[in-house]
Amino acid sequence: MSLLQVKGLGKSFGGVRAVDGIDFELAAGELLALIGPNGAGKSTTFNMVNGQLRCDSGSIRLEGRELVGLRPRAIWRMGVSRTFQIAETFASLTVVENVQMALLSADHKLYSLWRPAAAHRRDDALRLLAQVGMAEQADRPCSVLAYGDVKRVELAIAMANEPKLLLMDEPTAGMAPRERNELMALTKRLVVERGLAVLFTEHSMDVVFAYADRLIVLARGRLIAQGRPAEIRDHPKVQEVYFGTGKTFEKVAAATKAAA
Ligand SMILES: Nc1ncnc2c1ncn2[C@@H]1O[C@H](COP(=O)(O)OP(=O)(O)OP(=O)(O)O)[C@@H](O)[C@H]1O
Repeated sequence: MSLLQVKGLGKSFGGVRAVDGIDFELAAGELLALIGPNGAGKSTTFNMVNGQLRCDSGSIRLEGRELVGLRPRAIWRMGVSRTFQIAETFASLTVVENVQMALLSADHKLYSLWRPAAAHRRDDALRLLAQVGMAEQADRPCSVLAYGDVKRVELAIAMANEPKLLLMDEPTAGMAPRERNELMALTKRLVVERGLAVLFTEHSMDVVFAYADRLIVLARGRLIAQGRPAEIRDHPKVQEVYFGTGKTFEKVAAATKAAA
């Protein structure tokens, strides 16, 4: 059975059918890209999976358990974590303290304000930082880090509740090509080594084609195609949707074909 099963998922805003009855599945150890032109319904889908938005119809099951109707925090506790388009950390805290705050939260102790983060599970926080290559910078304040390193810390924070499913909203936005590849290679390693399932949205087609195991493609709220990168690259409906949008899909597809 797949880890995540989405069936008939729908959401309207006024007269706009933002997501129109989509079905997809995601297995443990799989990196699934959610792509589509602007306004296709990617963020709306994401926000429904982590409980920030309530769907109008359909179901979202994690290991067979229904997530629809649960609050974001309950969904997080069931093992669904998230990173954001613009990574944010507590700038005044050190790298390791940021991860310790996440561990406090995972341990239900965030509101024990008399318990300083610096005293909480430092070794575990350092282990999480080691996984993302940030252990050596553990005691630096987050405010002095390069953006690529902030993204790594964000990933360590997202791993603090030992998620089964990680949702990544445009993980490489605002990053230079080299940083992008490093972050995605790191993500791929977590997927392979920990059996993590990742669902990510991404505008950069080179990232999608290089790292996704599978893709789902939305256009105007409908799921128009799903499959392996090679299948999607040549899919006539996908070509049609991207044609003329100013995105680099055709160029990247041609380059990827030439390299194959
Ligand atoms: N809170 C909202 N209120 C009204 N309409 C919304 C709201 N959120 C999204 N929409 C509409 O729903 C549709 C899907 O939007 P969504 O943000 O999910 O697309 P997207 O694929 O994430 O786009 P982008 O790539 O630009 O981020 C769009 O037509 C959008 O204008």
